[in-house]
Amino acid sequence: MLKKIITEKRKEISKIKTKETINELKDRISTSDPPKDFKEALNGKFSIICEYKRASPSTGPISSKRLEESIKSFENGGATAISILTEKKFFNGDIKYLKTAKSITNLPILMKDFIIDEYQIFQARAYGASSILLIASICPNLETFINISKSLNMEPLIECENSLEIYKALENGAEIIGINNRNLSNFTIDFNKTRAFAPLIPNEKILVSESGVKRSEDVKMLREYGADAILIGTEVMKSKNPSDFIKDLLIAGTLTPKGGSPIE
Ligand SMILES: O=C(O)c1ccccc1NCC(=O)[C@H](O)[C@H](O)COP(=O)(O)O
Repeated sequence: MLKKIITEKRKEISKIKTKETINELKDRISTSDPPKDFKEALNGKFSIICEYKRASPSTGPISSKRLEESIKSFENGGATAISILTEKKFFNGDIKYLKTAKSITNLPILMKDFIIDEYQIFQARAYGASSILLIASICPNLETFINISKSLNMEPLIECENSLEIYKALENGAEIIGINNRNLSNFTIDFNKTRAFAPLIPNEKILVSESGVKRSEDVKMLREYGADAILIGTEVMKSKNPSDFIKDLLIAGTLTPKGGSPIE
């Protein structure tokens, strides 16, 4: 699936680059406000990142809720940050959602996409993102991409699949590490991925456990494994009362002492 997504992404980027050049993006960035500090928002407490996710390869259509409605409910529930899936073909997202989100919320906004070209980092910032997701396994040059993101005042979230990727991310200055509980080939969810890799992430860094959270018990478990934050999309989008749902998850995460024992 990831291969298919990347093939489409390449085609999409080569088209977009001709419509809006990188220099045009840079011009827009030069006159824009600095983004919200994503790391600072997540630091020192248990946090929930809520994702605006309309569809996905693993679930199909998820929700047709409007962005504005979802963001308001995420805020009311106590979300620390908003993630927005901007990928079009497989997730029914849109880069323009970033702009709309920025105009209606003060929370940091994470651009969730499949970043394979430096152009996309500038695009994220120009459209209002405060952070980007870099998936280590598909990123052509992690060091450069992390540096560009930081130079634009966006602390990136680096998604790692194995210990080598975690070491590489840390070596290249990553402050926020994501462990995706979803296997991106067969879509199975396994929280043991968070449990296995949490000890490799030093205490002063932020560990975001991504995907598969359905209930408070899941949050409790991930917190016990060492998560500083969780990233939730499908269930919060499907929920009839997202604010109350988020509040319950937040209570579970906040009342559970952080476990895991990072290697010194
Ligand atoms: O969600 C998918 O089906 C998916 C398929 C292929 C690549 C990535 C995919 N998801 C990206 C994500 O990381 C999730 O959207 C995010 O962690 C939220 O997960 P969930 O709460 O399980 O919707």
